[in-house]
Amino acid sequence: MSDRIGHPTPQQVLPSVPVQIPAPAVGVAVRAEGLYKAFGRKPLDTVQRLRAGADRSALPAEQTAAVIDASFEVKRGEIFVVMGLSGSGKSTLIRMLNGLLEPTSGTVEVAGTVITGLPPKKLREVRRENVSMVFQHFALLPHRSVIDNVAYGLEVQGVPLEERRARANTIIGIVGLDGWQDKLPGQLSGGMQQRVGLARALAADTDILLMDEAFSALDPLIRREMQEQLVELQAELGKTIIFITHDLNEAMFLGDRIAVMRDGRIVQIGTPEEILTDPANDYVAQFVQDVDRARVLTAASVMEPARAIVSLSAGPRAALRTMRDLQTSAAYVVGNGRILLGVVRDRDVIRQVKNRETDLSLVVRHDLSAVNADSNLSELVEASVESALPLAVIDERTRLLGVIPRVTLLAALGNVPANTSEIPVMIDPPATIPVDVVTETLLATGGPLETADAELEGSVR
Ligand SMILES: Nc1ncnc2c1ncn2[C@@H]1O[C@H](COP(=O)(O)OP(=O)(O)OP(=O)(O)O)[C@@H](O)[C@H]1O
Repeated sequence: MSDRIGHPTPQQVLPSVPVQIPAPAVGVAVRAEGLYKAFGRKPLDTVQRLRAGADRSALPAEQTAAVIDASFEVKRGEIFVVMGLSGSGKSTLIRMLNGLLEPTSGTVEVAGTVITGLPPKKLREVRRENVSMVFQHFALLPHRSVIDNVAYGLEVQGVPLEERRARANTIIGIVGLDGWQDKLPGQLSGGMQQRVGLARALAADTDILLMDEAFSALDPLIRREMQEQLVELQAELGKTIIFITHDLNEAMFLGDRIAVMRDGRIVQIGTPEEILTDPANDYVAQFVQDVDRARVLTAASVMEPARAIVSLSAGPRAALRTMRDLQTSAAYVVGNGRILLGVVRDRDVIRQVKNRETDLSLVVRHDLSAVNADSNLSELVEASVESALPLAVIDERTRLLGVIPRVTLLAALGNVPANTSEIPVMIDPPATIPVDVVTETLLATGGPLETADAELEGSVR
């Protein structure tokens, strides 16, 4: 989303996209170390064969390797998505993370406690205190009202009626189900039932939520709504979420980081942008080919260094020289600390130079489109179409970080390089005044013809 700059105050340059402040990463919520899970005959032998380099497909028919050598850490407060096709080992992995399955080899640590090999009672305790599950098919109790479903976990824990109802009510409000407390699950749509599932998990007040294909049974529109709500909830509540999905777009939208699984192995762990822009192998590259890039890539990931920048204090002559050297009709104007103030046009500046004016601020225009570094590409299309200049990318302090020419945006959306060897691509608006006219004007109005760079030194760079 973009903002028209009406006045040169920092607030008004700020785009309406909220600046997301990442939750501070404090510690590790879940750690998996060398996890293997083999089913069928001689599981230990299976692990040994795999360790010795055997391929999963080369194992005897009665030996199945569901998870092979999985190691990763999930940080507190992050959404960690495990993504892979059916049979890649996601469910087996998540079951080892919450202690429902004992690994054949390797260890799982939850909130600082190694749960592998823990006696069942102790394991239940760690789980109750730290981990809640949200399932694909909601798993609600059909004859209990919404509020009693949400409060069920608290009831099992022996929390008194008043208190558990109060807590359940608060959570029901958070997931947007106010007014539905007394309905039965069967009276609710699928999306609402999954909100109840989510509310039940949240009511348990554990730090870690495990969500196994939690939105896969929902209609596409509801599913997207739930994804958006989950991201909001996470930002609000700071939960650690481990989310399993076979849907890459869902993984890309939700995940702070994604583990991509194939045939039991984790083949890449990275942020959505890393996976999209730097796939670890051909498999991942093929996989991400059809991803909705507009929803994943951010302005910061595709922007280019701004070339046509002038410092307000450098004045009109420097601005004109910069535009002449770059053969552009406009330049961004920045103040101290690279704060974006607006844009100047060559016609206005050459008039100033002819009149020997020295205050560039008199011709700074504020009608440029500035976008937040965190904005998704989908939010930039409209602004880019409307803007004659490349979009300016700014941070939360309105510092100019870079620019996105329209061609760059289109190339990023289409996953093709922005530069071709044969066709030179013009990224700045072409000059409207011939170079020799500018040069003559600069000469006629006196002063040395040094490059603009020298004047910019220190104030911009
Ligand atoms: N209890 C079991 N006994 C034997 N093999 C199993 C068992 N559970 C899973 N497997 C096998 O392990 C492999 C991984 O299965 P898993 O269910 O973990 O994959 P998944 O990625 O979750 O797939 P899906 O999305 O279809 O659930 C598969 O080949 C599966 O057949």
